[in-house]
Formats: sequence, C-alpha cells, structure tokens
Amino acid sequence: MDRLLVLVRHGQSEWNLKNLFTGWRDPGLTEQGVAEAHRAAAQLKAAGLSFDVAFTSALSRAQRTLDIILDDMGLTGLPVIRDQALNERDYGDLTGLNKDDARAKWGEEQVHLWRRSYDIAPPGGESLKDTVARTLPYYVSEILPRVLRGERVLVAAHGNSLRSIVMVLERLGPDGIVKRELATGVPIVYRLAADSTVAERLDLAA
Ligand SMILES: O=C(O)[C@@H](CO)OP(=O)(O)O
Repeated sequence: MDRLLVLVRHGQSEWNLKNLFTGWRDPGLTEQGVAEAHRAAAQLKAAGLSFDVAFTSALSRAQRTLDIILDDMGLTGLPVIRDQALNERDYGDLTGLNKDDARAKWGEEQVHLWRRSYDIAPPGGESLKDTVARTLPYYVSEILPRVLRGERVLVAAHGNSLRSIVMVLERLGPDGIVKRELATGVPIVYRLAADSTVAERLDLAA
C-alpha cells in the first residue's frame, strides 16, 4: 500500500511578486508562478508519482496551480475537493499592505512577530496557531483517512495552511515550524506509515 501524500505550495502569485500581505485575497499566478506549477508537474512525473484525489483551498492561486499540475500529468478527471479550511492564514488588517512599508511603519521586529511567531495574530487576522486550529482538523478528518486507505493524495495550498500540516507530519513544535519556509511550487513528498507517522520524506529539487 502506497500511503502517498504530496503537499505543494501554489506558484508565485501577483501579490507575492509585489511583496504584499495576501492572506484571503485572491490574486492570480504570475508567469513565474505558472512556470513553477509546470515544473512541479514535471518533477512529480519524473519521480513516477500519480494521484487518486486532490485537495485545494477556495483561493484561485492554489486551484490554478493544481489545475496545471493535473493537466500536465494527464489527470484532468481526478476528483478535486476544494475547502476554505486550506486557505492561507487570514492576514487581517495587514492584507494588501506592502511588507517593507509595514516594517517601516511598525518596525522589523513587530512585523516578524506577526509573520513568524506561532501565536501572535496580526491585527484582525489569524496567528499560525489559529490557522492550525482550522486546518489540522480538516487534515485529520478529510485528508488523512484517504491516505491511510491507500489513496494517493495531492494537496495544493498555501505557505501557512501547509505549515499547519507539516508541523504534525514532521513533529515540529511552535519554534520549529515558524522557521520552516515552504518554497512556491516545490512538492514535498511523504510516504506515511500505517500509524500516520512519516515513513519517508522526499524533497523534489527546487
Ligand atoms: O502574504 C501572505 O499571505 C503569506 C504568504 O505569501 O505571507 P507570509 O510569508 O508573510 O506569511
């Protein structure tokens, strides 16, 4: 039995390129983002992988990344489950602001705390802990059972929603997970053991 789980962060978005806090806003992929999605598909194919079901968020940058990957892999008919539980962390009042402008206004340290502390939420938004509180139950109830049944599962989502899942898979604590950066469009491949722990992790080259 395979128990394959692949996580991929969407390709570069228009707002990643403009260095804006994005959260639940819905910009599209840049040309580079599209290219990253094609490259992810090529890497997955080269690794000999295929899928039975895919999950994504309610945001178009993740959905488009998934569509490109499935198209390129010849998997267009694959069942796709979209859920806002997998959305990016809500950046609240920071949404749409330039990250450098925010540093100039509130200081490097405060902005770093909002972006990369575990439990300090940006004003009006979600901390990583808050994001974990909605993403992890979804992983446990909807995604994991399929993996354990032997379905090969692909998840295309966001930096912070995927961090929530990586935290559990890689047994990282609050300090470890905030240091784990996920590159856009680079698949992380896990094979799970029957007890849902990671038996093997394979990083496809960036
Ligand atoms: O702006 C965002 O929504 C996220 C991901 O791009 O940013 P950060 O890496 O600062 O959490």
